[in-house]
Amino acid sequence: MPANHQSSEKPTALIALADGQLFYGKGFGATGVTVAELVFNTAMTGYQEIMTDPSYAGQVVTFTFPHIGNVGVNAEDDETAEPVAAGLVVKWDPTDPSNWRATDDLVDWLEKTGRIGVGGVDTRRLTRAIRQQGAPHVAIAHDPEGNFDIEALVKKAREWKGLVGLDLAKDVTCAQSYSWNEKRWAWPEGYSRREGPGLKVVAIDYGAKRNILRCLASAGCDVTVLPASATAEDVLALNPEGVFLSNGPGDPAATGEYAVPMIKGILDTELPLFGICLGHQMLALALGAKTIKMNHGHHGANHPVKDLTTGKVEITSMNHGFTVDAQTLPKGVQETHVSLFDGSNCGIAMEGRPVFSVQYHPEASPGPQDSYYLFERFAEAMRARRAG
Ligand SMILES: NC(=O)CC[C@H](N)C(=O)O
Repeated sequence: MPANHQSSEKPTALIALADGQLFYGKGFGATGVTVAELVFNTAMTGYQEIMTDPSYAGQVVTFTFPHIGNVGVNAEDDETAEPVAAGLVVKWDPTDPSNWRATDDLVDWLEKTGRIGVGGVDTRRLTRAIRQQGAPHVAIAHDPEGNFDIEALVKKAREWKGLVGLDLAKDVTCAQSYSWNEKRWAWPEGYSRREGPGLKVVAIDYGAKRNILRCLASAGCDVTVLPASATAEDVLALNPEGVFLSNGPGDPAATGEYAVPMIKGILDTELPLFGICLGHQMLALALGAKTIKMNHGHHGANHPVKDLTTGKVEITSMNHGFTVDAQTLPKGVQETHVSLFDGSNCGIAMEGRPVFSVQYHPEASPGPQDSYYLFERFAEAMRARRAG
């Protein structure tokens, strides 16, 4: 029995890293094999929002928090219709749910939605491996009989091409355009609808989290969501007062192949433009900057970011494995925010124009709401334009 397995029972799950390292555990949820990039997330809440965040397509998430499962799951907290992350790794068996909002538990939910869970893993050791070698390619397997073809699994992990050069936005975007008019969740009324006509925003869905759309609605926007393949003509035909670029999975450079021409078309107008995460990276690409793959990325809910325009520090929610190379920002584009963990770029703005974006998640879900002001800033820019 490998030293990293924590129980005397026969392991029913295995994580095989491309370099041959093996982590045995106890399988739950769906059975089978999944190949993906392995990342770790340090958030203490929001495992459901993380698993359903479309930006996690192609990634298995190791949770460093020990009580995953403690609030169960419920349909209202889904960031999209079902889990998108390829799998989940935890140290302890999922905690039984204890929450009045829970309608299901994590294990059942993973099984129903076809996602593999691996428990009983030394997640500290695994996290160290992720930090040391950069987010590794892995094959995770769950077999109730505990039969694993180790060589085949390592080979699968080794042969997987990875996220660099991979456009995944096209897989997770909406099939058709739709209107969003739900407001944010608030105690005690839950989700509510916005009343009255608002600011007309077109949001491009590269894998948009629902809470981003809710935050836009809360800030006073009537949001029409368009698929990732929308052209500048499609967007402008709706006569928007502002354009929003969503988060999403995969390599921004690959998605940029079709997104960048659209964004350039919008930049030729005077419209306010706001981007989050993948949207931020693609705005940067459209402005002429470059993006690079990070070692193990940023995935958590307590990342400090400094707003260079005010000197204020915000605690942010993050989920990204690529980053904008600030050295490549052209003249006229300002770096507005930086990560206080590693100095990487966290925000940009065009000088003198209401065009800005951030690498982190002002919509939280999960995480702190320090950066909600960015939605208000976007709305203000549209109101100012209305006022002439
Ligand atoms: N949350 C996101 O939008 C992620 C953006 C991009 N896929 C990255 O990993 O960097």
